[in-house]
Amino acid sequence: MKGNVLVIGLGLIGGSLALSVKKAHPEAKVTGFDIKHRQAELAKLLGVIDEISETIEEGVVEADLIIISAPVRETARILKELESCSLKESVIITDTGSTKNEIARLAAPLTNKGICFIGGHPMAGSHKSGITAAKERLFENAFYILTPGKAEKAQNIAVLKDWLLGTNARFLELPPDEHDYLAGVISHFPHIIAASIVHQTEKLSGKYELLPRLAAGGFRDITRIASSSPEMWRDILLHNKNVLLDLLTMWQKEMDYVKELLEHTDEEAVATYFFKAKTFRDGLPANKKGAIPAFYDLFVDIPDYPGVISEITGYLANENISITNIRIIESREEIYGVLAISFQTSGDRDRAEKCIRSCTPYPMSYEI
Ligand SMILES: NC(=O)C1=CN([C@@H]2O[C@H](COP(=O)(O)OP(=O)(O)OC[C@H]3O[C@@H](n4cnc5c(N)ncnc54)[C@H](O)[C@@H]3O)[C@@H](O)[C@H]2O)C=CC1
Ligand SMILES: O=C(O)C(=O)Cc1ccc(O)cc1
Repeated sequence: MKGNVLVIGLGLIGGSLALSVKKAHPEAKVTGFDIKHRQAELAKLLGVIDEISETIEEGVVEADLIIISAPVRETARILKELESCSLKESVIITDTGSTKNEIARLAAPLTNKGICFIGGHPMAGSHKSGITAAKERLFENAFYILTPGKAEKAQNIAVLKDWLLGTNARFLELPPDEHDYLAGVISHFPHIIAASIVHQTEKLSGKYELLPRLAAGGFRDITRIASSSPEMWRDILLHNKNVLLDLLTMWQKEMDYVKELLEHTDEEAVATYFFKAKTFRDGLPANKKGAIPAFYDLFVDIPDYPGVISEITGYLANENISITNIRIIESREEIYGVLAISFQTSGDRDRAEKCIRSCTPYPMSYEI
C-alpha cells in the first residue's frame, strides 16, 4: 500500500509495528514521533522509521494511518490532542494499548466527529521496553485484537488489517469490555501476582541473605514479567481497575482454599489441586502466541563441562540463528544438564536443531 503512516510512541511495540509496516508496504512512508526525542532519533538511525516528526500536530496532517503506541494513560492524552488537530478525512487511527474500554471511551469525541478510530491490542511482547528491543517479527502468529465500534465500516477494518498485514498476526474482533476482562485474567492479573511474589521474596531476603542467590529456575520463570516497565503496568492497572479488583477477590478466595487444604493436611486434595492445574495448562495451545508469549524451546542434554554453552551458541551464531533466551536446567557436577534455548519462531528452532545435530552428539527434544 502507498500512503503515510505516523507512529506515535517509538518503543518496543510502536517500533515493531513500524518495522512490520515497512516490510509489507515498502512504498509507504513511515514517520515517527516520540516524546523522548532521543528515541525518535534512534528509531531513524536504526531504520525503523523514515522520518521524524517534531510534533504530533505536524505529523498527523498528511497521515493516512496513525498508530498510537504509548502507555495507555499517555494514549488518553494523545487522543485528546488529536481532537484539535487537522486530520485527513479518510485517516484511520488505531492504538496498541493493553486496555481497550477506557481508550474506546476517550476516542468517542473523535468517532462522534466521524473520524475512524479502531482500538487494537497486539497480544505479544516482552518485559523489555524501548526501540532497541523492537523486532519486525514480534507479532508473528500472535492474536491481534481489534475493538471497532459497533458502527465502524467494514471497509475501514479491512484497510487497517491490510496495513498490519506484515505482522502475520491473527486478527480477532472483540467488544472493548470483553477484551479487558480476558486480558485482565490472562495478562494483567498475572503481572500483579509476579510482582507480589518478588515483593514477598524481597521482604524475606532481609532475614535470609541466601534467598536472592537461590532464586533461580521456577522463581525466575514465574517472575520474569515483574521486570516489565513499571509505568506501563501502573497505567494498565489503573485503566482496568474494576476487573482487577474482582480478580483479586477471587484470588484471595483461591488462596484461602489452598490454606485450608494445608491446614487440614488434605494430601489427596493438594495432589488434585496440582493435577487439575497441570491438566489445564498442558492442554493450552503450546506453539501459538497469546498474551502469554509462547517461546519455541529446544532442550539439549549437555555434558557439564566449561565452555559447552559457548560451543553451542557459537554453532548457532555461525548459522545466523538468533536466540531469545538460554538457561541451564538442573545442572549439577558430573551429571548431564539440560540447556534450554528459546527461539522467536518454530523455523529458527528447526534450523537450530539441525545445526546442533550436525555439530554435536547431544540428544535434543522440544519438551522436558
Ligand atoms: N510491552 C509489551 O509487551 C506490550 C505492550 N503493549 C502496549 O503497547 C503500548 C506501548 O508499549 P511498549 O512499546 O512496550 O512501551 P515502551 O516503553 O517500549 O514504549 C513506549 C514509548 O512511548 C513513548 N511515549 C510516552 N508518552 C508519549 C507521548 N505522550 N507521546 C509520544 N510518545 C510517548 C515513550 O517515550 C516510549 O518510547 C502500551 O500501551 C502497552 O500497554 C501491547 C502489547 C504488548
Ligand atoms: O512479556 C510478557 O510475557 C508479556 O506479558 C508481554 C505483554 C505485555 C502486555 C501486553 O498487553 C501483552 C503482552
